[in-house]
Amino acid sequence: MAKKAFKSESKRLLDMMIHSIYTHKEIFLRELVSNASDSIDKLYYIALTDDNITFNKDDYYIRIETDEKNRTLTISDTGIGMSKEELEENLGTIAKSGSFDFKSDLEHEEDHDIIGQFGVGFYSAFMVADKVTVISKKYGEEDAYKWESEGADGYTVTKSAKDEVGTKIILTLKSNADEENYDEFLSEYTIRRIIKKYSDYIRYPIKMMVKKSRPKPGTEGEGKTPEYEDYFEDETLNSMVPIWRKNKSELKDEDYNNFYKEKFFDYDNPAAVIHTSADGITSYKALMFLPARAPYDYYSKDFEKGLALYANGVLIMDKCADLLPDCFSFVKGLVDSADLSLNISREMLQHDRQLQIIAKNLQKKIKSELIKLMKDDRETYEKFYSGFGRQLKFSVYNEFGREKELVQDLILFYSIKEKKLVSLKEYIEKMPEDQKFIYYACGESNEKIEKLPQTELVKDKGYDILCFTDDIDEFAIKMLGKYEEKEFKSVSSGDLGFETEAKQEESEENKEIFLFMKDALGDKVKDVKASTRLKSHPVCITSGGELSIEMEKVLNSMPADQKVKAERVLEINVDHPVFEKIKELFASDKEKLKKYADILYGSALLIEGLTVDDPIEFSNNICELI
Ligand SMILES: Nc1ncnc2c1ncn2[C@@H]1O[C@H](COP(=O)(O)OP(=O)(O)OP(=O)(O)O)[C@@H](O)[C@H]1O
Repeated sequence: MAKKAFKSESKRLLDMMIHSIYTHKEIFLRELVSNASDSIDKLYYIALTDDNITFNKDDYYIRIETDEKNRTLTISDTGIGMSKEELEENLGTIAKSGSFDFKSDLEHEEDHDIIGQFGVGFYSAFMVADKVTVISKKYGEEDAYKWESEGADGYTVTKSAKDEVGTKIILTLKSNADEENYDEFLSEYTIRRIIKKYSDYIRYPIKMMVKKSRPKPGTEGEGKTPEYEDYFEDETLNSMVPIWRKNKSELKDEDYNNFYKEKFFDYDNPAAVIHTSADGITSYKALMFLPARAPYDYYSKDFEKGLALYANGVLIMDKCADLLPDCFSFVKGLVDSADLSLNISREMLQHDRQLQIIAKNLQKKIKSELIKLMKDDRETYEKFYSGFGRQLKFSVYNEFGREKELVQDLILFYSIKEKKLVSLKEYIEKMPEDQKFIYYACGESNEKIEKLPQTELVKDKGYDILCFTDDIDEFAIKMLGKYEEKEFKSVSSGDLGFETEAKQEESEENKEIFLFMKDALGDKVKDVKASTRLKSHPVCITSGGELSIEMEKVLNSMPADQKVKAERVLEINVDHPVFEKIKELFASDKEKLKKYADILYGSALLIEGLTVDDPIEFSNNICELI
């Protein structure tokens, strides 16, 4: 029988498994048991939804067998099985090519990362076995087939014999090596331990014949020393109670963490766990996790949000997107409800009232848990926020602010006064009584913003300023409009919203000077005027219209045919010695003043993090003056 080659991606994953130095090889058993359980789910589901089939619950189980002599470990299930085509399709091709793309990007990283982060599935068997045989009979079909492979050089599929529907996977374990003892996977003790650790909640019995000891009949009794004999008994190794159905009091942090890491392929513990239930018109149990950091594909289009959905313990959907709003797309978890019909289709689910109620409740719960985390464990919240803050801010803005109510209390910005991240609520609570607006300034980094000339006067008033360093920040805040009736105001906006001390009078002469400078600068600026906000700096740029300079930067960094331009106003500090010079030149050397205007405008642009339009002219002008 000629061998068939694995698809190239599969071959690479397989190679990785075969040569894996991953220390937790035992997870192969979790993966195979989980596949077995999924396959029984599929058959169980057919049975539940088809009146023509009667089933006996005892017929659904997973069995583990060991054979020390032949060094084989067998995992069989009474699930739906695989046809010949499915054996080829499912085991010859890696399903999750997405995870594999990631691996190719990080080719040099240790395999720890990929194995820890993804469910590597069936191929993980090759971490411990040098030969894998799969014998399967599909539900509704006559024939059984055998898939066999000794590694990356290919596999065969041949006709085989099997009475019952289901799948049997036989692993021929690798020989022991210096540091690896594969024999341990034949030991009852190890198998028990691995099953308890990873697969305790699997809802079908995982059975194994275990060796027990009992006194020989007739050897017991007074004055006798009992003799013992070995016997075998079928035992169910797992408790079968899903963790979300257990009482919170029965569960330790470790239980939640283990479950999370195994089910959602993370190698960090979650930042928070939300285990909640409701009884009444709608009843459900939900177990949700807030990851501590963003998965690699979180900000890519490949990321799929959603919670697993169970109807009374039966998995009906792996990722039900309708259960999570976009703003909380990072939440992982599951919902189990007795009120959902098993027959429900994806399309029907969208309109299911029960599901909508559950989704609404969960939204509220996630929000309140996040607020609690922010208050009670700020360090963890900020760690979480460093991964998902962007998403939260984006959600304020996205879809015309549809989800802004849900997220506005969760976003944080760096405060110039507090020198740390603060929420909008915390900002407002510390506002002096006379402060009417929430002030913010945009820039590349907090440090750069703190040095911006535009912040001087606001700081002087004793008002705090929030630093907007993310592209999305100002857009989000524009969408929000107000927070608790307080409007947002940029320190660069034309009107700062408070009375400023009367600066040198706007004399006719000054007006003439500014007009001259404006003409000299041409269409670069909309206006040149005396500043009310500058104290020690000579100049700054502010925006005249709705579009701020920061927004201009962001929009122009995106691919588009048309570039936008914010209206620029050059503000001049009339109390600065520079202005004396300007006046002098206006009277004596207007040509020179034109050059000064250009230099001042250029400096203001540079402070703002923009580039000067003509760097050569700018530099020439400076050199000439020097
Ligand atoms: N015991 C089994 N019975 C029936 N089908 C199976 C069994 N084991 C594997 N399969 C099929 O092979 C496919 C590939 O399995 P594999 O474990 O590689 O990926 P997966 O289960 O889809 O993903 P993951 O393990 O990450 O959840 C499965 O989706 C399933 O269709």
